[in-house]
Amino acid sequence: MDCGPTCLRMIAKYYGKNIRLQRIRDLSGINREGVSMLGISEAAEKIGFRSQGAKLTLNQLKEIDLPCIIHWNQNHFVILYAIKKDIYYIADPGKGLIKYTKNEFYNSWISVHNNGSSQGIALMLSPSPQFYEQEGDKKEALDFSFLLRYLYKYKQLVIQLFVGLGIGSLLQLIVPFLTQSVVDIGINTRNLNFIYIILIAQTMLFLGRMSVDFIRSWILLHISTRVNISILTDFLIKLMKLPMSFFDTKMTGDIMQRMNDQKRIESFLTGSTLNTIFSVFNLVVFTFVLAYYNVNIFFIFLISSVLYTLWVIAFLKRRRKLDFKRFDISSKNQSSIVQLIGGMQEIKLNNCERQKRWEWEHLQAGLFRFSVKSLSLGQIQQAGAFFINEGKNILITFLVAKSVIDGQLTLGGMMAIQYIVGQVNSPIEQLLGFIQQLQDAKISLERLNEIHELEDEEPVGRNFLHELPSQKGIYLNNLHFTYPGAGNEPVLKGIDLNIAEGKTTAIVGMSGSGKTTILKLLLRFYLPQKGDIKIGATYLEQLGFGFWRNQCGVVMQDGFIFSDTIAKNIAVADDYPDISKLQHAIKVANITDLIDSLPLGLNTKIGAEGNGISQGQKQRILIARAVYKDPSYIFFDEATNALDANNERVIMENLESFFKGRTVVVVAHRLSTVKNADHIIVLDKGQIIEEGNHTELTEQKGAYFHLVKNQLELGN
Ligand SMILES: Nc1ncnc2c1ncn2[C@@H]1O[C@H](COP(=O)(O)OP(=O)(O)OP(=O)(O)O)[C@@H](O)[C@H]1O
Repeated sequence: MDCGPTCLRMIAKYYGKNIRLQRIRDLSGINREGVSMLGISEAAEKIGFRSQGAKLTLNQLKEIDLPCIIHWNQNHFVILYAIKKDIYYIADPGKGLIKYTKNEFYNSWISVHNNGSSQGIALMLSPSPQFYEQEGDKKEALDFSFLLRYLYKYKQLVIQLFVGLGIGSLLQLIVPFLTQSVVDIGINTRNLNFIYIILIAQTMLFLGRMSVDFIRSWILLHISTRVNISILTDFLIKLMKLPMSFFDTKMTGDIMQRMNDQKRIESFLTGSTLNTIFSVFNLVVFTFVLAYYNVNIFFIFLISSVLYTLWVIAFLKRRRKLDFKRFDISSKNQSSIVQLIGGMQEIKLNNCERQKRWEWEHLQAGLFRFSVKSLSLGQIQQAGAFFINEGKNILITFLVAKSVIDGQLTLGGMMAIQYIVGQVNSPIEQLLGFIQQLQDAKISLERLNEIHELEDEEPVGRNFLHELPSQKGIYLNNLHFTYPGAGNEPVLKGIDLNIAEGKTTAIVGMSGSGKTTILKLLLRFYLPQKGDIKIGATYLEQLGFGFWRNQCGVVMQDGFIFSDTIAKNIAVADDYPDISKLQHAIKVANITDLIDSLPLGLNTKIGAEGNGISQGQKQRILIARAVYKDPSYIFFDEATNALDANNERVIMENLESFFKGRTVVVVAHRLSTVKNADHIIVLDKGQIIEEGNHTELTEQKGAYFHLVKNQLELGN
């Protein structure tokens, strides 16, 4: 999904500038489906490239300056960076550097056949002076100081851990000397009592180490769980501060996978890290003890350890690439499961169980292919590591045995060396796991950081007003808006509108004319590209986001019912709902009958894990939620369209008195909802084409009249 922006980032890097992926994603107007060639070219121009997209034949492609971005298999973007003797050199964001023969390249690139010539799509990019003038972004490095900040709170415990480590290692250090004395003194002098004493000492040592280990595990569990919860909480806090447009571009699976990935940071913290730190400490100490016993063996050990580490490091880049692939497939997998469960009704209605299951299976096949690649990479790495390690062991055994035969070493010395080699082997093996876990944790941190780096809806440091002006009418002035995403058509084109204070304004218009979009801009889910919105004399953007939304009671078309009691669904923001406000809201929204009919009344659970409710009931609960808030501004988007005529009449009557003195905007198709509005505007293709009240507009016999004609004839 990120292939387009990644290609552009790679090309910017090629010309010497580091540009953050997120910046390119934002500039290219990425959405859930990814990004288009137009989006990449727009982003490229914004960062200072001259760009030209073209359909080219293979021969024409050889003439242009490389690198360029090309459309691949009609679903992917890659970089073509060289063509030599009919070999095409590709940098694929998903697979790395790959060479293709002319035929292979042709099959993946060519997408159009035009007047007998076959063409593919390429985006040529050359840096303009503006590209070099601007500053690149700082590297997206998220170092472990991020984790250290979380650990700092537990510094006492961390110190205790390190003390434990020291004691454990010291205890362990004594063991080889005890072993040697058993053989060299105890056995040689046939002194069984000495051996008893040494064995008792050894048992005490083991008991001591075991206790230290146990305590260490408890401390670790304590620290890691808390750190883990803090990291996830911070992630959620951040997520909730992000603008709505972020959720337009991210798939649910992507966000879920980022949170799942967090487990890797936890297991890094709890699992191998501290153990490895301890082991490396042991490793260093024992290596010196080894040097004390035998310098040759020490050097063999040293060289093989360096080799081993280099071998492990050599695989890190490929592991990283595979991990990004894994993330991509796993998040798609998550999204697909969420969709399958959420869309079960439509799946059954359209008998598309098989298609949907196949789509899911297709993803599983992708996951399997990934697992195969990942396993084989892991095995190659393991095999090499095994050879280096075992080769070293065999060589050391040979040398030690030879030294004993030659009389240079006692039998006890040999046993001590074998013990030490055994002791240092395990940290070396742990190192492999550690380096990998470190890399995993780092990648996961980077992914969390990608979110942490995004700008909040309400950035800290900017001062917002937390008070409404005395004049509270809303003024939309020459408002223009296009949804983020390349190639999107403008939705609002120069809207001028006065929403009078304390009055009801209705917006009507054909489906897709931009009615909901006006509400979304009023709620500041998006920023208009041109024009402004004012509340009295204050620009809307000067008001705090939270403060402003607090003043608004909103029912959107896709309002959400939480899996909770009816009372908590109405008073969502209150820990303890106010009973009198609750009763008022229930009365206005006409849900008294429904609540009375339920055995648990207001405490009945509804939503995903509770009682099912009808669309009309859902709308009434959403209206009650807006009423409970007792707001100054009310925005209703088709809030009563699922209600029966009776219910609607009662609610509209109730709302009429509730609306008094409040500034109300209702979007509706139903005449019954809009006809009493003080002001009605008719929207068509993002422009206001008529405005007035019901009588004026019906007399005009224009667009409004035609929109509601059928309902008028029916005498509604
Ligand atoms: N998140 C989005 N990204 C891109 N385009 C969008 C998005 N949301 C809406 N649009 C487009 O904006 C246009 C206006 O949508 P809007 O929801 O404002 O229409 P509407 O008048 O409220 O329609 P309806 O009466 O059907 O609810 C539509 O063409 C729609 O496709």
